[in-house]
Amino acid sequence: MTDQTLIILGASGDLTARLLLPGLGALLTAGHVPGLTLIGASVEDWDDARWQARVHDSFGAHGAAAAAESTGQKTPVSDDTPAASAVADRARWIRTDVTSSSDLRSLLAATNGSVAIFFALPPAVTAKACAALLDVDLPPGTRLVLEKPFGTSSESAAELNTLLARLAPAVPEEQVHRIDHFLGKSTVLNILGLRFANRIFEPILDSTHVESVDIVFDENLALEGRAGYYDRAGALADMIQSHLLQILALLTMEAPFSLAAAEFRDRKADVLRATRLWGTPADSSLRARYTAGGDLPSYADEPGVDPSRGTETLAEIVLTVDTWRWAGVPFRLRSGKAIGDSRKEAVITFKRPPRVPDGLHGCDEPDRLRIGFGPDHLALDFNINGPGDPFELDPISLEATFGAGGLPPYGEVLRGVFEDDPTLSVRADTAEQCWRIVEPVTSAWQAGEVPLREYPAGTAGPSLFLPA
Ligand SMILES: O=P(O)(O)OC[C@H]1O[C@@H](O)[C@H](O)[C@@H](O)[C@@H]1O
Repeated sequence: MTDQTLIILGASGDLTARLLLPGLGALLTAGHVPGLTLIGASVEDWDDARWQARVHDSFGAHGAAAAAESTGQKTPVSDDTPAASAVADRARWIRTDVTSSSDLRSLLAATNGSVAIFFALPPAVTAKACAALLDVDLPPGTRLVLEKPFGTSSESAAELNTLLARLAPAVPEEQVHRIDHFLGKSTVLNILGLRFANRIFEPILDSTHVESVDIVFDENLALEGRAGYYDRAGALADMIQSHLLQILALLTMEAPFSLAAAEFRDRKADVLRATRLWGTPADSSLRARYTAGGDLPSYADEPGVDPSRGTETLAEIVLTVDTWRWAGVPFRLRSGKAIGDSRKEAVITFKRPPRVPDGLHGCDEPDRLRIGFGPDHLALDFNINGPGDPFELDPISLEATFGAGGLPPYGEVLRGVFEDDPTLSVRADTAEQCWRIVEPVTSAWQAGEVPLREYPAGTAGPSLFLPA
């Protein structure tokens, strides 16, 4: 295996410490990329020692989480593993203006083996850093790793993609990894096995049998000090335009011939191209923002928030996937922060049976397949002749709960980067399509056509489709 160097641009930030490094620590612990050289870069005047301490801490955070999960202990140990520790001990800090070609050139001169550059930066700075790379001789095989959001509209995503395309031939599209960590979640990837590795569900996943599909990601978490990013993004861009559309693609795509990158990403792109808003933004979208509730202040009072921006912390949209298989089935996507009951699942609700024989009576619930995204969980709800009166129907649920996958989501997507496999990364055209899908909604919201509603933190929040 060739030597590899990972350069993190924007390495002093929150994303690096909270998600990227713990994922990398897990990957190293699992025996991948031995001998990795890790370089942190940003304008901060840090030194190697300070960066190494940050890396050790974040690798330890992974060890702590893993230990807590396997032993069930409440006070986890915080220790990184020997494989991760060795990388942390050698990690280097190089002070860099990421928008300066000459700084980037010096940075690349310090690398060893094949190089991956992770842009842990806000979208505008990522675009400037990519532009600065045009004047740098990138070593062949260089991979660029971009964090969401990819642009802020289909237009800016297309501009960014055009810029990235100019970095070919050193960096062809297959070496551009647009990260969506939901594609590294074992529960999300399990949709593939659930649909395509058995005969039970796939034949009935179509508009003949399915009434509606809900993809819901409601979190207890509130802003958590992320105003700098979140107040410009909001729930629609932060969760729906990105993560939930990827889930929709996996739920609706046709069976790929193989999971090779080209095949898998083509099938996803097919359905996303066919996806559009169901009706008008006024009746197919909802936006709301939390007010004070429990221990949480109102979103508008959080430090760093500009209340006049009217950023939503809860968004819903209803989509149609306009293909032969799915036309007529509403796909309802929802995500909110500071919601009382956390709920992270896709629910496929089936149509009623065409006819229930006279004499069977009682329960009239529709059948549902529920796919949980954390904790990992699967449930099939349906009606049978339950206990007691044999002609009285009862709902039952077949349930399975399984442990999380071997690697945390960031570890899984980083594995794809180091193994030069873009299967789990978002292709350029798909990134643009995902903006195209939500654009009628963002335009209507900007034009004030859909009111910004409010909900107290810790409550269920309003909904177009969930029971009140
Ligand atoms: O459940 P996970 O893996 O932490 O993902 C949810 C998070 O995903 C991130 O991409 C969003 O920016 C966050 O707002 C969100 O909380």
